[in-house]
Amino acid sequence: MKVSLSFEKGSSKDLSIVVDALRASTTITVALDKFKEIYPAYTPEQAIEIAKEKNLILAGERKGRKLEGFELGNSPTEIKQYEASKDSLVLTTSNGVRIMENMESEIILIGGFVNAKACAKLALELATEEIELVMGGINKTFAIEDFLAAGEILYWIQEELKNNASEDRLNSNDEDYFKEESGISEYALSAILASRDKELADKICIESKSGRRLTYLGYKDDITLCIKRNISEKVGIYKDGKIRLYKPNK
Ligand SMILES: O=C(O)[C@H](CS(=O)(=O)O)OP(=O)(O)O
Ligand SMILES: [Mg+2]
Repeated sequence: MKVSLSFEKGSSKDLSIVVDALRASTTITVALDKFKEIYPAYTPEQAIEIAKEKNLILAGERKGRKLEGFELGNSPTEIKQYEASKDSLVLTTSNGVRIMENMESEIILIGGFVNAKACAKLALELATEEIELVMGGINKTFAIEDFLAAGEILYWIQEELKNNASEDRLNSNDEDYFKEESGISEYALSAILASRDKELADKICIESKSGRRLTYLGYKDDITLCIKRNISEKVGIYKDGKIRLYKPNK
């Protein structure tokens, strides 16, 4: 299994995981506790159109602020307290949802700190040859909180691979092994390393550009929720234009 990490644009045709810790991945994971389906929209105008056409709750932000005239912003804590009058939502966000537009992989999962282990396990279950984690970033530049959340998901992927790999495969030095495009990329390994000191990782997320902006806007509670590890077993899967909770075919 090839396991890679990318920023903003993915290339895997197999399975991708959208990683946007502050806050889109968390918002989507939390919202799927309350809503049956979430329609991603790539611009505010598109979100308004879809909401009207399909009679959905309208949610979205730009620069962290709830959009004018929208029912909800991109706040997982607000969504947790929201009394849903309809069973589906359309969501547009500056980074995490926006990057989904150009992803071509067969399967797209939504992952963050809150569902890292569940997302890792599901990715290994559903992928056939490649798992690519794609970080949302902020304003089209690298966002350290997404790197750390990707590291958390990749840690659980690595653990699962270790448990399944035979001993000799792990210690293999034969030429073919190095030639083969397999295993965890060194970029992905760096994210695992960076994410291992939880206290330091939390501090960095809070003090990140996104973290500082969200604190300024009064969303400190969102950050506290977004950096909780593995509080949900649920994973959103994007298919046929909407995100739903993954349910194994019974
Ligand atoms: O709404 C958010 O938290 C961010 C925008 S910002 O980082 O607060 O400016 O959008 P997301 O798409 O969740 O990264
Ligand atoms: Mg973000």
